[in-house]
Amino acid sequence: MEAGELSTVVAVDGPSGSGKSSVSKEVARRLGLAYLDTGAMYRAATWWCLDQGVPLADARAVADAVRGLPLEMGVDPDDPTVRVGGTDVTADIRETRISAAVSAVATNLDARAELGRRQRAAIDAERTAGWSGGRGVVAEGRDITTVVAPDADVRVLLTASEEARLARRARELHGTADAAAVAATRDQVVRRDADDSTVVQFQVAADGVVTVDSSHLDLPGTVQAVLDVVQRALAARR
Ligand SMILES: Nc1ncnc2c1ncn2[C@@H]1O[C@H](COP(=O)(O)OP(=O)(O)O)[C@@H](O)[C@H]1O
Ligand SMILES: Nc1ccn([C@H]2C[C@H](O)[C@@H](COP(=O)(O)OP(=O)(O)O)O2)c(=O)n1
Repeated sequence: MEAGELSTVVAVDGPSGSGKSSVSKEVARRLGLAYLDTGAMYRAATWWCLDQGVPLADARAVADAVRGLPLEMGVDPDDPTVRVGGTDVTADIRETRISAAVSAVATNLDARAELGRRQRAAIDAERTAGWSGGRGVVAEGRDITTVVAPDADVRVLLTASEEARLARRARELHGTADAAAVAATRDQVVRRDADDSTVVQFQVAADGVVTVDSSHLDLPGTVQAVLDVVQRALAARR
């Protein structure tokens, strides 16, 4: 980084299937920033609890397990990785058994406090050094604009209609968005967002957070819309 150049922190929140991961990854690539997938941290914590035989209904046991979670996040947007206790779980944490169970960790307030601390530390590391060499980070999740990094330089709420989000997830998981595929996807999108909404507000933009509605945009169009928000915010900062 050039001397005197500012680092950039971009925070992106939104519901399941709004495009947070794919859009944030591409925005990070284009801007040379690190990419932090905070949802993957909740998924990794869930994988760890299941691996260790921790009963997800026991809130105290879950919180203890999360405090001891041996987690390493790889923040290269070209190859984001998740390792737990040295095991690469990047693919395993996307399995349906994790998607179905992750809200037990996401609704545990002690687990949230612990993962929030680690997320803030990862973001702070990228502001000064880290993988990006101090250029900064795009961090995405449900409470990044509001709780984890409310002081981010750019804050975006990425939304899309429930219909669009269900169709995208169905295509991703089943290769089609026909009625059966959408029905099979509903638990992972609608039920999970309803459960998660009991502890975090990610359906309505907080003050100072810019909403990007991707319902009628394709992926490149959504990336461009977010890049435009970043450019405007950085121009205002200069
Ligand atoms: N604007 C968009 N238009 C069409 N498909 C999209 C768009 N944004 C994302 N997708 C696709 O929808 C799926 C879910 O996107 P993802 O980035 O995983 O969302 P999230 O991280 O918010 O759950 C992926 O298959 C992705 O390629
Ligand atoms: N900052 C965050 C990020 C994710 N979560 C929760 C919400 C989800 O149920 C899980 C997994 O998040 P993830 O972004 O991977 O979920 P999607 O499948 O992309 O919708 O973690 C959260 O509570 N707070």
